[in-house]
Amino acid sequence: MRDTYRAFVTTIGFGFRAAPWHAAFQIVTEVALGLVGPFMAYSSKLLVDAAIAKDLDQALVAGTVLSATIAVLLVGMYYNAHCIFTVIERTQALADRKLMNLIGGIDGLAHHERPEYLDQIYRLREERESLAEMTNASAGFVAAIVAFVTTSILLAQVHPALLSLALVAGVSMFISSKANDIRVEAQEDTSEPERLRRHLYDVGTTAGAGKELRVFGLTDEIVRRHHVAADEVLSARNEADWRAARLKGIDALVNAGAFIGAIALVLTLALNGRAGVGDVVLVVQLAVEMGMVVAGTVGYGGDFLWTLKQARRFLWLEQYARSAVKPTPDPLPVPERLRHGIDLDDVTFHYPGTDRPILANVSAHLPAGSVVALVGENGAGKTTLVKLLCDFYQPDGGQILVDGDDLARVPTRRWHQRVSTAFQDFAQFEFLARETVGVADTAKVGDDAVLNGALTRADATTVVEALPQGLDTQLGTTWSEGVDLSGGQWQKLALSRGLVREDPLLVVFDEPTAALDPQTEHALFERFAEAARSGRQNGTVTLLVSHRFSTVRMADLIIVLEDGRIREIGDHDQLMTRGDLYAELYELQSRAYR
Ligand SMILES: Nc1ncnc2c1ncn2[C@@H]1O[C@H](COP(=O)(O)OP(=O)(O)OP(=O)(O)O)[C@@H](O)[C@H]1O
Repeated sequence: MRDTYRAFVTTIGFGFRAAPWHAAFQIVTEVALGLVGPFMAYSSKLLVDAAIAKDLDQALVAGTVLSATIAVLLVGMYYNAHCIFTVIERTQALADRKLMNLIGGIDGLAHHERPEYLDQIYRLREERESLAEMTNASAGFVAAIVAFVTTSILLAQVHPALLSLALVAGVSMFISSKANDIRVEAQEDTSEPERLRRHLYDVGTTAGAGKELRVFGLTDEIVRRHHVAADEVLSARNEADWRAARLKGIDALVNAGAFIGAIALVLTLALNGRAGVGDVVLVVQLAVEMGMVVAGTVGYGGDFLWTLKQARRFLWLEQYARSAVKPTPDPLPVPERLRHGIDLDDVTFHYPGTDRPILANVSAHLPAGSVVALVGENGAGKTTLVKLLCDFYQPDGGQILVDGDDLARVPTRRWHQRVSTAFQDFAQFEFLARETVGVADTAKVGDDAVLNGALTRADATTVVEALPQGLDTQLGTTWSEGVDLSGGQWQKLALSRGLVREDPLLVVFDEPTAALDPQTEHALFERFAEAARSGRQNGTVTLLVSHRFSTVRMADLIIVLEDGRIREIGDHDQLMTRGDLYAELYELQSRAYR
């Protein structure tokens, strides 16, 4: 219950924070509009009674009330619609920013990698519009309730038995909400094939898979699978629609019975002289109004509950984001420069929610100012070790020591400020070229000297020189005057980004050059190593992950990982002398290139 209350307050708070006046006005106009129906019915009754009684004064009053009610309806509807759109648009933007802050701001990576979190986040992203709906749903729901109560009071004034219309409306709300539940349930049950259907549609219509679709002649197969998924979704949803329609049919019969009963009652009263013609008009209009009130209550009630569900998911994300912050009750500062280096001390790790150890008893000293290469077969654990060094995850056992201090006691954000990276799955930021590179240190986005320095070190000067407006060129063809780059060119800009920061303590290149040819990679890594060695005053540790042994050989230290354990460690000459796995793989690759 407390959670539900918090979920409600949080999401209605979004609306009031994003557009306070519009949200308040929306609720006021919505309630006023809810009263329009009963008011019109009542003033019509007064008008008819006045006409029959030839009472000009009452007719004038009734006519004025009726006209004023119609004016409120017309003006209110216009402003109400304006408020609804403004509140939803602004709230959506605010909720989007909150989601971006939460999802992008979590220190670790588990929420991007663990299926149980991914599912929650997928749903939050897919149904994010609902987060902006609370003001609208609440306003509509309150207005429907106010209209229900007013209509019931007016009916009771004609004859208490007419309250049975309100009773039937209650039953009708129940049946309609059940029908709604059936539809929502079917939608949720089919959310996976629906996702698959969308995914297949994207695969079949976007450029990403275009080449492979053609070469492998996959279009027919993708269309067939789309058909199967669509059939599954539509047959389940159609079946639910039929079940809901049957309930709605019963509901309609009950309502029609109540409607006929109410009219019959008021006509009988009128014939017996216990009700006037105005009462007959009033009851007919109120009976129609009751039907609309039921539809409004059920519709807005459904929206309200659905929004609450998303709101609870949002609270879960907030809670998760808080819990994902590494606890550092006694935080240590990040050293200004590395004197000793980074030590892996008996590091053991398995991904949360899994049992298989990915790293086991990994111990190594990465000396300050050194270039360290990490090699090993696919799945050996190289990227996992990088993730631990970047503090995206913390070891289950053992420690990572930065100049002797446990990284577990250093706040992650502070460590991130002194780390620089380039990954194989780098981001393609479709910004101006200077921003694409400069985001590594936003203060330097306008500093051409720094950016050009990074571009030179990454051998990416020619990429930017070929752009029509150089560093000020918009990247990405989806933008006006945007320019597209090849995979290798994007990669070079990602590499440049990894070289913008001037004082990192750890620089990680995790196969960032896989799209480049071996010679270019070799030349680049030589350059990085040179830069790393010349920058030794900072004690920066440069870590290279590569499958190319010709590149790896120039590292000061080479760590060979196998099944999450260190198989060998040493420099190229030492490992060649040992004649173990490294020497074997090196020979194999050299022969292939000869
Ligand atoms: N988020 C994750 N959750 C669970 N297991 C994971 C996750 N990421 C990686 N793994 C598993 O951890 C093992 C090591 O993966 P890792 O990416 O560290 O290997 P790698 O040496 O970098 O491989 P490659 O050379 O192919 O990049 C693999 O078996 C992989 O399936």
